Amino acid sequence: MKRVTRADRPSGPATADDTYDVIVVGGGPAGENAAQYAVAGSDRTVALVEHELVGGECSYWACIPSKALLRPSQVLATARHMPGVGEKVSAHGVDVPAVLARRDGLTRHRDDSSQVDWARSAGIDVVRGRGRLDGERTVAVTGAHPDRPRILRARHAVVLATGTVAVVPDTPGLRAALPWTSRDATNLLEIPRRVLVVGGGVVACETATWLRQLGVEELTMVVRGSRLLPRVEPFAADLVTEALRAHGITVRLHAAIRQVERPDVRETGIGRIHGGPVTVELDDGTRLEVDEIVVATGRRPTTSTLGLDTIGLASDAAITVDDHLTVEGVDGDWLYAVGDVAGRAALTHMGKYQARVCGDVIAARAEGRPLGGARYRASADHHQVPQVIFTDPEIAAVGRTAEQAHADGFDVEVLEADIDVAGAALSRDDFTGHAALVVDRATDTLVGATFVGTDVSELVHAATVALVGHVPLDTVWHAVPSYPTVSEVWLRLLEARRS
Ligand SMILES: Cc1cc2nc3c(=O)[nH]c(=O)nc-3n(C[C@H](O)[C@H](O)[C@H](O)COP(=O)(O)OP(=O)(O)OC[C@H]3O[C@@H](n4cnc5c(N)ncnc54)[C@H](O)[C@@H]3O)c2cc1C
Ligand SMILES: NC(=O)c1ccc[n+]([C@@H]2O[C@H](COP(=O)([O-])OP(=O)(O)OC[C@H]3O[C@@H](n4cnc5c(N)ncnc54)[C@H](O)[C@@H]3O)[C@@H](O)[C@H]2O)c1
Repeated sequence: MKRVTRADRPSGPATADDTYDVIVVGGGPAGENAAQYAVAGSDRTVALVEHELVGGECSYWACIPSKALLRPSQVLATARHMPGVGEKVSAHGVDVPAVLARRDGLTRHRDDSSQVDWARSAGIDVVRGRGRLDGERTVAVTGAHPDRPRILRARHAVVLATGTVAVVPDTPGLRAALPWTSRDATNLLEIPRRVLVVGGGVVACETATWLRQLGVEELTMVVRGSRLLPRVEPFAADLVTEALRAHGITVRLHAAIRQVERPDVRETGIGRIHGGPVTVELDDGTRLEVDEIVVATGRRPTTSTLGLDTIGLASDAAITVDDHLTVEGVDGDWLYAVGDVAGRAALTHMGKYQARVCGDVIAARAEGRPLGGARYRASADHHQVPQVIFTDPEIAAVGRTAEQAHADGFDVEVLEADIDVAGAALSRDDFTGHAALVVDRATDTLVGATFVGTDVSELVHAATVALVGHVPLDTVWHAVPSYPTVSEVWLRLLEARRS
């Protein structure tokens, strides 16, 4: 079948050929993958509706620029701790303009033309504009002419993949002060001298790490809870907190901002300092003056303008899906949601995983095939989620923490070991780290694993395979780690229960 490509076509009145087999609203990593998998190897047609940049938050504002900012300082630290190399590298940190230039290269200067080319090559029509449900199997796309939406109809499926947006609390004076969100922090063009980071989650910790590495002189984190990173093993969060403090960052726990004043506010654009100094009053009465505030207090799903009310769902409701990624509470198995907006695990790799499952489900239903088999269920969303937090030290974890396992009724044994093996000592003179396996005694299988330390990110996939595969630890004993690699920590962990 010949495809009609309407990429970049301006919005206009509906035409007869505005019917697609599948319509995906939101062109981030989840939406792109759902579109690709729903039509791969078939003659089905698919429209991908995107009102900003194809590639989504991850490519331009989140994962890619943040890791591009973090990696150079990690390389520098590794070089500095290597005798014979450290003496040869600069004592003055990284070359900031070069780091920013590499970041901009990796985010392609926020130009999505290569992603659009990829979409076309995968048989996906990119439709520019804001998509909104307009009744069953119908999406109204608003572009340059808000009064004349283009109406798209779907034969088989509509997939919602609209992600999340940063939340800025309504603390007096905060929104008026135009604080930075993660979009500014990842796309920074200027380095403020004094910064206050509000929040203690992953965005807050990673952001504080690169801001300090890139030259922020005074950095304070204001965290309302009793510790940073409340969803990871406490030993891992503690090591990150110690390291942030050792790098000169002030971490104030049990603290909150009460009021913000910025007399000189300026709309200078993304990544630039948004005006003059900011005075922040904390709830204990302390007053701080900083040059910029970074708000990292979480995100909310982009649902409020999605037209959910036109199909009988509450307009600002969180979307809930079943394991086929089909939206619950909607008749007819035509509406799906994947990625952050589905509220399962707000991580790029999990959104893409859900999208692969969703695309396969749409294809099977379109072809009248049964949904038998593991391929059609997003089972990993349930306590099998891996994540790497790219702080210094890194945290790499999968599944449940010991506390979560206890709460879920497991009788668990926790195996712990310092990452003190030949491979670690060889990779870096100051290598430190710690690891823990959470083992279900009833089945002798993993329900969780956490590694914290220098460069531990690649260790987590072995744990993920063992956990998802329900591999008994007696069998893992025969998975011999190579010498001399950091993976030998697995041997130390398994030895911990023999002694
Ligand atoms: C600073 C930061 C760093 C992160 N780092 C990592 C990391 O290292 N690893 C990791 O796994 N995750 C990371 N994440 C999380 C990751 O960015 C998200 O999980 C991921 O982007 C979710 O993908 P998505 O496709 O669901 O949504 P998004 O990437 O948010 O894409 C949604 C798309 O939908 C579009 N859209 C929204 N509404 C409409 C509409 N009505 N019509 C048309 N288009 C619409 C948006 O413009 C956007 O392009 C990070 C997040 C942040 C904030
Ligand atoms: N490396 C990675 O995988 C990576 C990196 C960044 C973000 N992410 C993901 O992106 C998502 C968003 O991350 P995040 O850090 O923005 O959210 P989060 O929910 O992880 O953390 C938000 C933090 O803000 C605090 N908070 C909330 N409201 C507050 C308020 N009014 N005042 C003060 N503190 C407040 C919370 O207690 C929490 O500590 C998460 O799912 C995260 O896992 C992943």
